Amino acid sequence: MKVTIGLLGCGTVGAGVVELTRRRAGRIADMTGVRPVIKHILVRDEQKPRGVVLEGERLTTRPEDVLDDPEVRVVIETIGGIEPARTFILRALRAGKHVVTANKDLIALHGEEIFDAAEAAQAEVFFEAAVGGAIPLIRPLKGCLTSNEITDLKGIINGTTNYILSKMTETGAGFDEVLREAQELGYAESDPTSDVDGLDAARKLTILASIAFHTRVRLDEVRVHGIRSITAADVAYANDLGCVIKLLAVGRERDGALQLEVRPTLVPKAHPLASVSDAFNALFVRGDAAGDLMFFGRGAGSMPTASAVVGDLIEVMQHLRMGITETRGSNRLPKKQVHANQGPAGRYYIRLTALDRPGVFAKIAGVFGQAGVSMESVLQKRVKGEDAQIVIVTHAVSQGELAAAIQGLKDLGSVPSIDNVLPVEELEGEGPVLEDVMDDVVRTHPELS
Ligand SMILES: NC(=O)C1=CN([C@@H]2O[C@H](COP(=O)(O)OP(=O)(O)OC[C@H]3O[C@@H](n4cnc5c(N)ncnc54)[C@H](OP(=O)(O)O)[C@@H]3O)[C@@H](O)[C@H]2O)C=CC1
Ligand SMILES: N[C@@H](CC=O)C(=O)O
Ligand code: NA
Repeated sequence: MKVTIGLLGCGTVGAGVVELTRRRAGRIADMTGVRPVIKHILVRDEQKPRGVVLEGERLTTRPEDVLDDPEVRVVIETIGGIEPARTFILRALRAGKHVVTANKDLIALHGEEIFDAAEAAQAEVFFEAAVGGAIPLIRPLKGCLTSNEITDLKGIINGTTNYILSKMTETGAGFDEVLREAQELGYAESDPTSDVDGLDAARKLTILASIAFHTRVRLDEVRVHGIRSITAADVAYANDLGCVIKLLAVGRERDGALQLEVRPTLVPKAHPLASVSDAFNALFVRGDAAGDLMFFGRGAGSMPTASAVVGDLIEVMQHLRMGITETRGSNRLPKKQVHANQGPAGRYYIRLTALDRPGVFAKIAGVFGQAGVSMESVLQKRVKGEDAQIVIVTHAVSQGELAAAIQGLKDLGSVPSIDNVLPVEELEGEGPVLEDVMDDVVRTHPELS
């Protein structure tokens, strides 16, 4: 027996899906009793060279060839963007076809509509590739970890910005220079807006948070800051402070309310997320029963993304064989409150330009004191013209205290600009350090000392 598949799109991901489905067809048949056969592939331009040599698959530019073919049981969408992908997926679902997609934009923005359509048609929608590419994230959160109350998600879920920040750290180059180089090498898209402005990570966080926190999160509930404001000076100061700068996507649940944020953050070099370099992705998850978990791997690329898509396809085929349908959206779950403007208390890095005159630093210290903000460290190394560049790291402060300190600095005539304000990630709670574990071992087994 075979299962006929229609593929929408044959670009980076689609070509990988054709290749991997073909490579694994025998094993899939052994596992599921049915053989996957890709019959049609929808593209825009049939003459364009493809990243895979097509064999029995038929290229078409007519969506109806795929969507109206009753033989097609599963539609794999790798077109990307909102339209026409949304219309095609809804049409496929309404015709009772199961859908596998890699499209995070669509799931983040129109997930509710898509899961409603799937439920109405008793069809399935799988989207493991949409977040973290090859890294299994959606299925572990929906399945293996559902017995937990997840309290924290924290991750690097955009490869382009991680590549740019890693190169800035390695080479000391500025953002524009590294972005140009990343575009020339094909790491960053010609329009890198949604990556560098944090939107891609925000869309992925919307999906992860909806699943992990058992609710439906809207994209506009995520506070988003991109990496365009990060300069070579910030990267160098971060290094002086024992940190690297990473674009972190953070979701927390505290007392039934969520905090959701994508933000460049100073991460101590000893933190597990600090060593996630280049285009790699990683996600830290904390559950009340499982404890702390880290997922790491390739978040993009033809075969890594195909790995997740074909994994989903195999699950759909297993369900077809068993005669079951899982409709697993978050639509029926209660809506949780999201605190739009209240991040947690934490340490902050503040880089500012101040007039290099006697008494100015005392005034700055006075502003911090009045706002109730205690300073943990101060650097004044690099000088811009006649002005001084000062970097202050605060002790843990509330958002209100931070805002008061920033306003106080703005009101001072002697601080021409506040150049960047970034959170500083804590090391506590990310797991025991080796020295502590060794101390414990020696305490319990003195004979080993
Ligand atoms: N690239 C990656 O590493 C990752 C991508 N994703 C997601 O996977 C999806 C696909 O990405 P990717 O493969 O990189 O995209 P590409 O741009 O490489 O491929 C898109 C494909 O869709 C086809 N297509 C586009 N518009 C239409 C249309 N209107 N009608 C018919 N066909 C169309 C294109 O046809 P033609 O070739 O003729 O132009 C092309 O084959 C996106 O949702 C993306 O976010 C997720 C994780 C990682
Ligand atoms: N643009 C994305 C690709 C995968 O979703 C990224 O840079 O991570
Ligand atoms: Na994934």
